[in-house]
Amino acid sequence: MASLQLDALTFGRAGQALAEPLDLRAEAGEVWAVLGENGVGKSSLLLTLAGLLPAVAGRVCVDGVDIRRCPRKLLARRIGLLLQQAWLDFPFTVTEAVSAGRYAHRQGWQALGRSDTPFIQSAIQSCGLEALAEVRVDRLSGGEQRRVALATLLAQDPGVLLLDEPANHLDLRHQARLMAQVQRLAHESRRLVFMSVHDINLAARHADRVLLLYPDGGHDAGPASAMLSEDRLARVFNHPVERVGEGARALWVPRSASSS
Ligand SMILES: Nc1ncnc2c1ncn2[C@@H]1O[C@H](COP(=O)(O)OP(=O)(O)OP(=O)(O)O)[C@@H](O)[C@H]1O
Repeated sequence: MASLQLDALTFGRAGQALAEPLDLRAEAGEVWAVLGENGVGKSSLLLTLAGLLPAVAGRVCVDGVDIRRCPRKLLARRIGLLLQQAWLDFPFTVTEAVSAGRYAHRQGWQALGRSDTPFIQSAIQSCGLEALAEVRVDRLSGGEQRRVALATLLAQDPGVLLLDEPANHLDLRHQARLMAQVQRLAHESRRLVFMSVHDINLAARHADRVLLLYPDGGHDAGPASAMLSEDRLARVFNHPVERVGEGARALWVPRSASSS
């Protein structure tokens, strides 16, 4: 079962901590949302969890194994990252680009086999890319490229999916589709989804648990219902935030600057 464990993890850039040490355990079946203002370190945290940025201190374990001790190929089967910006400027077709996700499951550059096809087709279908399957990725729009990057991650089929602003560039229909996919991955396929989002409403509707990164380096983590409060969110965004409406129809909105 997929799991992520952060033991006194200090993440940062060039050896400089961006936040206080984090202790956290996230399990298969959960959707996590990370909320924080621009520059607080959400992308840096996700890169550190993926083993692409060295931790300043502490450690990250995936499925109980320290990621520094996990061979890259094995790590790619356990953990996958959707980067915030993924410019696809090479002359591959959508199907070829999505197929690249399967190399995590091959030795070296061993050719893909028949067993890879269902993963590739299902990923293309989940992201609504059937009509674009033979189109070159460098001729796609920003949102279409984003869906190709997501499909590549789905074809990779890791236990832990790290998604950096997954809804960026997506129109309303594809956002709704993506979030339904996120729910299915966690709740039906028992994956762990850990995503950074700017939209509090996406976190409120789709996350089971929330990590709040405060501008002063502090943090809070726990069930979404407990983490999403006006006080906490005002501290996160350094701006007053209000919950409007009740139950499933409630919406989080920023208070206008003049009333703050
Ligand atoms: N490649 C880099 N080299 C050095 N510092 C960087 C680099 N990328 C980001 N930073 C710095 O690290 C800090 C955290 O950036 P990061 O991108 O992790 O924040 P974020 O919370 O994801 O921001 P945003 O919401 O704007 O995407 C910022 O101060 C940023 O300037």
